[in-house]
Amino acid sequence: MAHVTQDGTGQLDDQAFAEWLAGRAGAALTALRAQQGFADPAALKDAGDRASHELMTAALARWRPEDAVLSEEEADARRAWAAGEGDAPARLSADRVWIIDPLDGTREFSEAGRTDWAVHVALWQRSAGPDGALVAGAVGMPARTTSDGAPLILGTDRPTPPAEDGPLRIAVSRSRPPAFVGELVELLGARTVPMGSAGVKVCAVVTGEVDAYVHAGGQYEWDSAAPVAVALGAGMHACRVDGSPLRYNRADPRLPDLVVCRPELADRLLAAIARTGVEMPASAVTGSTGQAFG
Ligand SMILES: Nc1ncnc2c1ncn2[C@@H]1O[C@H](COP(=O)(O)O)[C@@H](OP(=O)(O)O)[C@H]1O
Ligand SMILES: [Mg+2]
Repeated sequence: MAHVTQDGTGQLDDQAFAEWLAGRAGAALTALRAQQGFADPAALKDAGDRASHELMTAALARWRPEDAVLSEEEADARRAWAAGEGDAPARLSADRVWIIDPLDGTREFSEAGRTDWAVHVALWQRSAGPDGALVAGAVGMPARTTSDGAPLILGTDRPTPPAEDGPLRIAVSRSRPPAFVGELVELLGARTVPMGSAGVKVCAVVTGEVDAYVHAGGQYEWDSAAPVAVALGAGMHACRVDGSPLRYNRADPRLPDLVVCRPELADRLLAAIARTGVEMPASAVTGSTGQAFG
C-alpha cells in the first residue's frame, strides 16, 4: 500500500487511492472494535457500518469530488431504478463510480476473535468497456496481517498462485451457502471451506487458500465489485453462476450470484453448477462468458 500524507492523497492514482482508503477505513474499524467490545453485537455492527461509510464517503468527497459513489450504507442503495426516472442517482449518468462496501462480513466483525471481515473499494468506469468496467479495486482485511505485521490489503497486482493437488476447495458463505452446494461438491469430489465476507472468500481464491468461491441466493454490487477487481487483476475467472459476465453500476444493484475461480477450473466448475439444475439468472440468454479487467 502506498503511504501518503493527508495532503498528498489527491495526487495518488486511483488504484493507490483505493488501497489507501481501504487501509484508513480498516484502521477505524479495528479501533472501533477495540473500544466498543463485543457485548452488544447489533450495536457494534451498526456502529461499524456507519463509521466506515462516513469516513469513506468524506474521503471520496474530498479527494474525488467529481465522481459518483454507490455505497451499501447510503439511503436508497438497494433501490432498483426504472429507466428515465427523474430522481435517479448521479451514478447512473456518471462516467466514474466508486462502488464501496464499508464493512463486508458485518456479522463476523461483531464476533470476537473472527478475522473474516473486510473493506471493499472499487472504481467502475463507463468509458472502459461496452458495459463499463472495473478499473481499480482493493480489499482490506484489517484483522489479518502481512508478514511484517501491517493490515492486509489486496490490490489488483497479485500474482496467480500455483495450483495445488488434491480435492477442489470451494469457499462458501458460513451462514448462507447456495442451496446447490451439496450436490456441487458431490459432483466434483470437492470440499467446502465456509467463511464470512465475500471479499475474504474472493481473496482466499487469489492467495491460493481455496480454488473457487461460489455464491447464489442474494448479494449486491458492493459485495463483489472490489473483490472481483482484485481477482481479475490476479488472472482469476469471475462470472455469474451461468457463466455470463458480471456487470456493475446497473439501475438494479442486485447481483445475487457469483463464481470466482482459478482460470483453468472455470469450464469444469460451470458445467458442474449447470448440472445441479440451479435456477439460472435471466442473463443466461446473453451467452457471453467472463469479464475483462479494464
Ligand atoms: N442471500 C443474500 N442476500 C443478500 N445479501 C447476501 C446474501 N448472502 C450473502 N449476502 C451478502 O454478502 C456478503 C457476504 O456474505 P457471507 O459472509 O454470508 O458470505 C454480506 O455482506 P455484508 O456483510 O456487507 O452485509 C452479505 O450481506
Ligand atoms: Mg457486503
